[in-house]
Amino acid sequence: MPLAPTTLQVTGTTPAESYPVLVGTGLLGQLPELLGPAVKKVLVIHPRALRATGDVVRDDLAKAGLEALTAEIPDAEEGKHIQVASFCWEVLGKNDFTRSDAIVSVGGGAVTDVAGFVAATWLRGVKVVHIPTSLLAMVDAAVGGKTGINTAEGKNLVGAFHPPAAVLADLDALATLPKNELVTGMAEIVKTGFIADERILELIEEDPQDAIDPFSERLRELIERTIAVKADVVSRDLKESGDREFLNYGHTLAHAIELAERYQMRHGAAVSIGLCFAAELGRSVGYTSDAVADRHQSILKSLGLPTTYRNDRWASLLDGMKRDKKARGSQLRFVVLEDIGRPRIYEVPDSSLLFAAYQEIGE
Ligand SMILES: NC(=O)c1ccc[n+]([C@@H]2O[C@H](COP(=O)([O-])OP(=O)(O)OC[C@H]3O[C@@H](n4cnc5c(N)ncnc54)[C@H](O)[C@@H]3O)[C@@H](O)[C@H]2O)c1
Ligand SMILES: O=C(O)C(=O)C[C@@H](O)[C@H](O)[C@H](O)COP(=O)(O)O
Ligand SMILES: [Zn+2]
Repeated sequence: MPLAPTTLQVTGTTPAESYPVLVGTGLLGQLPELLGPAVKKVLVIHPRALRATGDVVRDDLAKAGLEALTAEIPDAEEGKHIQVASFCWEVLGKNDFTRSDAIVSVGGGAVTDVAGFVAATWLRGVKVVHIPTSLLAMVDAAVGGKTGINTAEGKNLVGAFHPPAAVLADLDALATLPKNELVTGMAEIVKTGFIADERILELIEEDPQDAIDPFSERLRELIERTIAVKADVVSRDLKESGDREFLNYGHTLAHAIELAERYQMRHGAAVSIGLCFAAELGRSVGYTSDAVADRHQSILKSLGLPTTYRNDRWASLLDGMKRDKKARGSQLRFVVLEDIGRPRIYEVPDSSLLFAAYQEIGE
């Protein structure tokens, strides 16, 4: 029996920046209506691991009278590559996709990012609907309109802001999601708890195992709370000229680690380490209390997330962090916490402070 869906609304400054995020079960049938009557042709982009779901989505669209085809792309970060975008552009071109046609992404955050980027760039922008299938993509990547690919120099260095027309977070997908992917998705939920909603932290602390049970009411509440925070922030600041930077808490080091690991470490695992690093930085410069900083370690550990990192990579990590999008010229800027729910930007005066925080999380 499908559970009644919850609709969380992103309300941007224009209709094109406003869209619903549906959370529930048995939602896929709603896709044709969400695409709208003008759309006649759809490209469903999915990785091999989600071929069966991609085919179901395509067949449902065909039954609804649309011309639908699929494009299978490489899994995980291998999909966030210019050659993959180029392959999708080729499929769109060979099949005469026009501005009234659409793209549907089916997959984790890597797929929603690259499919969103393809939608942002094809004919300078066509409609996209995201069907996130990982926990991380449901609570974060599919919402907010950040799209992108990686380059040899770093994570998400090429992209565009391109809000979706709708997001269908069908919780049924979590049934096949490997445990490690559930755990790494929790890192963005914990991030959101620290920057905006302490109840998220309490819900996890009350029962960490229940929090990562894909069928628990607790996880559904965590998902909805996290999306609600993101929807609120991106409604006010789509292009990251203000509060949206707070959603990047923990990400400056995280992205540098992902690059150093050649994208073999999951984003959520790197974010977990990055959160601990940011907490140590905040503690050392007097913004973050010991209690709040220590809470990062304890909650992330309780979920099975990493909180430390090898101590012999400083030079390459510092180099990677210089390309963080929050940097301005040579000025590195970090999100730190004054308290739970009170993030702020800290302009780092001297990289020795960063090195000290790195030593605190060193293995
Ligand atoms: N645009 C944004 O605002 C935003 C926000 C957060 C993260 N991201 C990006 O999202 C990516 C991380 O997303 P992710 O953690 O979902 O990783 P991912 O997309 O690499 O997916 C992780 C793995 O889970 C598999 N998978 C996904 N759904 C599944 C399912 N239902 N059943 C079985 N397997 C499934 C995938 O095939 C993959 O192997 C990163 O590239 C990150 O930069 C973007
Ligand atoms: O939506 C945002 O804004 C975020 O920063 C959310 C992050 O979780 C996400 O990983 C995002 O893709 C990072 O963006 P980037 O601008 O640092 O590439
Ligand atoms: Zn992230």
